Amino acid sequence: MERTRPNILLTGTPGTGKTSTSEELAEKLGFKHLNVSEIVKSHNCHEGRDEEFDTYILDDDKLIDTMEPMVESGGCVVDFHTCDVFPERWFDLVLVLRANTDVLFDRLTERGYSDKKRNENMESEIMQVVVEEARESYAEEIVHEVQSNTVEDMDSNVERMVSWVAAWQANNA
Ligand SMILES: Nc1ncnc2c1ncn2[C@@H]1O[C@H](COP(=O)(O)OP(=O)(O)OP(=O)(O)O)[C@@H](O)[C@H]1O
Repeated sequence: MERTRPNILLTGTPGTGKTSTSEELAEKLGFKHLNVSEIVKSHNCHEGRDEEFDTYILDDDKLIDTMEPMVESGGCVVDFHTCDVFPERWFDLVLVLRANTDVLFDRLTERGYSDKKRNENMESEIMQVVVEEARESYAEEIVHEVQSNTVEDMDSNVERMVSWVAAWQANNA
């Protein structure tokens, strides 16, 4: 698949700031922001709810078929809390957002998560589950882990990605 603009995946534990960062980045770049949780719901890419974990049971094949035409020409910022469902070839850069446990605790509490759901997500962040998943699923050189604790972190992450996209486009012109 030849792309004239890259695709970027922003992943990380819920509450690390994927959606906020993706929105800012997509606006700055004039890229499409694909919020995968929204696509799963709006295109019914699931097989119902997992009540124990309070999430949707993903229909991976349907999700990939639904998203393929959206990403094929590039220029997408894709935002999802897990990253091993997507084909490796879709992405040119994978950013894993990280947050300190006290910061994440406050964000998930503010969101009204149950104690169980908040604890599961905190544990996942502490155990670096998404980082490891990203490293197992994509080439080492395209995976970057960045802090997302403050607004300054977010602005700096966006600036770095804007510079990275400019370099990518110069190299792929
Ligand atoms: N770098 C940051 N600095 C300060 N606040 C932030 C930062 N990133 C996110 N937030 C705040 O934390 C909350 C969660 O952010 P956001 O919804 O972007 O996370 P998310 O990773 O997309 O979560 P989910 O996976 O559940 O969609 C929001 O209230 C947002 O404003």
